[in-house]
Amino acid sequence: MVPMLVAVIGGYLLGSIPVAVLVARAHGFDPREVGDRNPGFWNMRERLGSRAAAPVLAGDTLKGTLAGLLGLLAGGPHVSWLGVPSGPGLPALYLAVAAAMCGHAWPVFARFRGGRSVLTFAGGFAVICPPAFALALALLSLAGTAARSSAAGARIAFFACPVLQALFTPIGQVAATGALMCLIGLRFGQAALTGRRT
Ligand SMILES: O=P(O)(O)OC[C@H](O)CO
Repeated sequence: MVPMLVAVIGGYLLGSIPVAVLVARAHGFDPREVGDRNPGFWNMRERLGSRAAAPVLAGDTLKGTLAGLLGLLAGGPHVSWLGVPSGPGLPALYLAVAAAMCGHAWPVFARFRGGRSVLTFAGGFAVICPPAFALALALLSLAGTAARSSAAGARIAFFACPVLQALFTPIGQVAATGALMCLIGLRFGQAALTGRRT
């Protein structure tokens, strides 16, 4: 019980760090009031350019990675082939990443107005299945180059995550990753309903 609480509370607090809001505040605006109104990397990049928005890319991704590592440590750090977590610690790992994604979406430190949790998911996925994450990064680069669009590359890599994970883990873990991705779908749906451009 205690490991689960550590994973959920720690993950949520990490995810709640409003990186885009903090970076944007330093530039004198609130990302939730400009562009597509999403406090995430893409909106920040459109407003500030890649270099100034890079801390958002790094920070939002790192939140998911740290939450995943926290969950892994709390639940029992069993890793198998190629560093893929396994065994009784898996629920704490997935709960920690889910909690971080909820923190990013509904941050306690930013009046519960957060983003879609794409990058926080990506950072957590790096812990959930490191080799699949590496392949997804390679796919992002290749598809982005082929399509001449980093956005297209990112979308293809995102949807490939569970497929790539299936090469390394049992299907139950792939389904758990799919459940995490559903939260992102929910956030896109909410944004569409409230009139945010997606
Ligand atoms: O899901 P977020 O809030 O990390 O933001 C998404 C990025 O802007 C890329 O879509």
